[in-house]
Amino acid sequence: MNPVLAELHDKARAVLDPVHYDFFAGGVGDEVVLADNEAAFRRLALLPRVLRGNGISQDLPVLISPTAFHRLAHPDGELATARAAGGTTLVSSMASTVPIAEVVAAATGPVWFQLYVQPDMDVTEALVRRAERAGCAALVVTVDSPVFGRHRRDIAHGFHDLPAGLAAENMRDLAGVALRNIEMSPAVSWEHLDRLRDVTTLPLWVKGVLHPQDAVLAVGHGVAGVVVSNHGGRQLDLVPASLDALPAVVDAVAGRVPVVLDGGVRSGGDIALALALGASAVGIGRPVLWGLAADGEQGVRRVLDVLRDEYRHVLAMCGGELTRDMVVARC
Ligand SMILES: Cc1cc2nc3c(=O)[nH]c(=O)nc-3n(C[C@H](O)[C@H](O)[C@H](O)COP(=O)(O)O)c2cc1C
Ligand SMILES: CCCCC(=O)C(=O)O
Repeated sequence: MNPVLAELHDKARAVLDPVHYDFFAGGVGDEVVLADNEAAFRRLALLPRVLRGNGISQDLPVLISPTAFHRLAHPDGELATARAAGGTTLVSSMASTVPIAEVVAAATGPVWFQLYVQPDMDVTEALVRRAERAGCAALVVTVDSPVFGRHRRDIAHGFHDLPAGLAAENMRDLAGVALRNIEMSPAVSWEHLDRLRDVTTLPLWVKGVLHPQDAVLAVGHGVAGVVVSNHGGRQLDLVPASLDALPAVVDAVAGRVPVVLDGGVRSGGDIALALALGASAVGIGRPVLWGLAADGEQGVRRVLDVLRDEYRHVLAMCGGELTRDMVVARC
């Protein structure tokens, strides 16, 4: 892991309530997938190309992945994250502790809205309207959560509710209910995605695809992009590391839409490996939370700055282009 990210993680752990630290850090079950997401990057090596004369790209192919409840990490919560994002796309969680309109107002770059389709489609549609009115540029539908993952750390702490004063603000005043709970439903299907397609012209992404056939179905249902993700090891502790699931999805999608990877990205080198395997960009989850908890807006800015700096350096070392033939197993 990049040392700046390690330092921010250590500071976050020191300042956070241990219950909240465990909510952010933890995974599902034995946390096999949580560990494997990072370990998968260590199993691969890159063969740089030389003498390509490509110069150095200024782009940072990174999005901020949606994570819930930023005000548990810092009093400014999602406002600090949004201010720190700069030109980086912020995928704002439906479970944010600041309403989406305020998140977008605080951001200077694009904000996308992450959505759990609610079984009551009127509620879902009202959330979509909220995101549209706020000025979100895309909807990211999380599809890996037919039920909540069982997080043993949270169960051990009895952590089930936000502390007094904090709420999932996007769920306020929907369909005559003061504050709705976010529901996850195994009844959600591709039909719901089609319904969303009918109610909004925003680009629709799906997040949490691992099976290549689902990626093909997603393209068939008109998505703008696919996020290969296992929810940071928080849903099913039997799945592969995100990075290991990436190549088959990239092959199945065959360039028809962009494929983003998240899970375990902790350095510029990790970004380079994911791009070499065909990702268009990566999403960053926990490192943003560690920056936020450690130092608010400044901390999140440092996370993005250090990843940008490191990624550019690695890319220059590799000749400015990343392709799958450059990836080999580390034996
Ligand atoms: C504390 C926490 C909360 C999360 N909340 C959400 C969420 O509200 N919606 C969602 O789609 N994914 C959520 N995720 C998953 C992230 O979007 C992302 O897939 C994952 O964190 C990426 O892995 P990483 O943390 O190793 O970078 C959450 C992850 C964490 C750690
Ligand atoms: C209703 C909040 C869901 C948050 C989430 O997705 C996670 O903690 O992984």
